[in-house]
Amino acid sequence: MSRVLLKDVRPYGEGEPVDVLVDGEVIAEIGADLDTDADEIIQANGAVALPGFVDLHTHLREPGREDAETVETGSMAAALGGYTAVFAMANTDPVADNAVIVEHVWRRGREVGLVDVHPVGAVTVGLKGEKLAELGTMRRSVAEVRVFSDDGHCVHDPLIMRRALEYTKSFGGVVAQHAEEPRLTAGAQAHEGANAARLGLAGWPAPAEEAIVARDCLLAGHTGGTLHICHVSTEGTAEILRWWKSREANGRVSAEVTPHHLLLTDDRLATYDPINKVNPPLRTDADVLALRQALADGTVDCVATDHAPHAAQDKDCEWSAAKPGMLGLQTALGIVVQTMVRSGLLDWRGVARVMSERPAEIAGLTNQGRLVAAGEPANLVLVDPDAEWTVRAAELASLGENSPFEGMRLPGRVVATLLRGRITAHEGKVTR
Ligand SMILES: NC(=O)N[C@@H](CC(=O)O)C(=O)O
Ligand SMILES: [Zn+2]
Ligand SMILES: [Zn+2]
Repeated sequence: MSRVLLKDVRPYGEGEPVDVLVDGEVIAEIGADLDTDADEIIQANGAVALPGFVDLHTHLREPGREDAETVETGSMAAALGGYTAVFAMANTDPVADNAVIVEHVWRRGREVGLVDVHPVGAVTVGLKGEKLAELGTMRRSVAEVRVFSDDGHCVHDPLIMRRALEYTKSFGGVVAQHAEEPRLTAGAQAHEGANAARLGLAGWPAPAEEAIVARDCLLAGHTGGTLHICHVSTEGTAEILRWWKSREANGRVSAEVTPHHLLLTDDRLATYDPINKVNPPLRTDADVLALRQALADGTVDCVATDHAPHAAQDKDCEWSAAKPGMLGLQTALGIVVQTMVRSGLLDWRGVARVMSERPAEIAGLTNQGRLVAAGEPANLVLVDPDAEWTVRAAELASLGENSPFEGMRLPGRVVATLLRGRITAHEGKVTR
């Protein structure tokens, strides 16, 4: 068993720097000037130590679109971004709607070994929204699937949604909903507002999201099932969640917000560059501010990247032909530091909560999102809070290069990531 000494770290950015000794897979000791014969030493120079990040919403594109991303390249991006666990969405080709596919993704994740890859199972066969997939079989598979989602598509039929909530309840599963009423978004290209109107782009109205969120909160309450709302994008959705949580404070409804919805607005449409095309679309300033507030006060539980790599030919084309989605894994922390920490809305305990602890709890992971303390699993990220870096999509580990943050300077650099005591990333390089 190897021993790793992390010198001069500040757990949660609090207090004087201390040393953290990792022995095998656990944190053995935390104290001043630990003097040991460690196999590896990381000089952290006062970096903030947090539990490794957990991403509830990642698209790894394997199987089917290995030209956009693979389990391997996505795992590299995750480790470099500070993640120790990711949930791989089911909208692959073939769709992850059965035990064979989820076990394949799970095994590839283990073989690569840089991050725990948890496959998400589809709710309905082929993501078609017509009949439930074999949820129980995926649950009982080696992959032990617990989170189910038709992401990319909304489970729009209320009866199917009800059955999914009822059925997953029987084994402690979660239904993660991509909230988009399809009748209101047929042909939609961008947030329905002045900017889309000026450019002649068909609008994606806020109530298409909000109506489904309200409906599904009511269904979760009625069935006792567990609901997670993917990529919350509007102020109205935050208000509905706030109302629901004040009424039914039982933790059966949770929600995530993406980094891009915390920072970018539909002002970006002016360039007509499909790099900014994403689903749900970039909204308004008022939405962005409301989402930051909702994340700070716990109305929105966590940050999830919705990392959605695409091949160049699917992005370098006219707006309406381009696929929606943006890279997220390596830029998430920087955006959260910029929008939430520098603005004073979250401290580092708060960052640990929204990027690690809550997502781990929502997905039922017991070995992630734990305290930075002796005896705990050594899933850790070290962050230099002051170091800034410039985003260069071509230099990110993902195969796709569709980052809307190209050229931006972001604060908060990942110094190192440790998965069960093993260094998976250090100084911008994957280690294995
Ligand atoms: N977010 C996106 O714009 N795209 C996602 C699907 C999704 O998350 O809905 C994708 O798979 O590319
Ligand atoms: Zn989605
Ligand atoms: Zn997605």
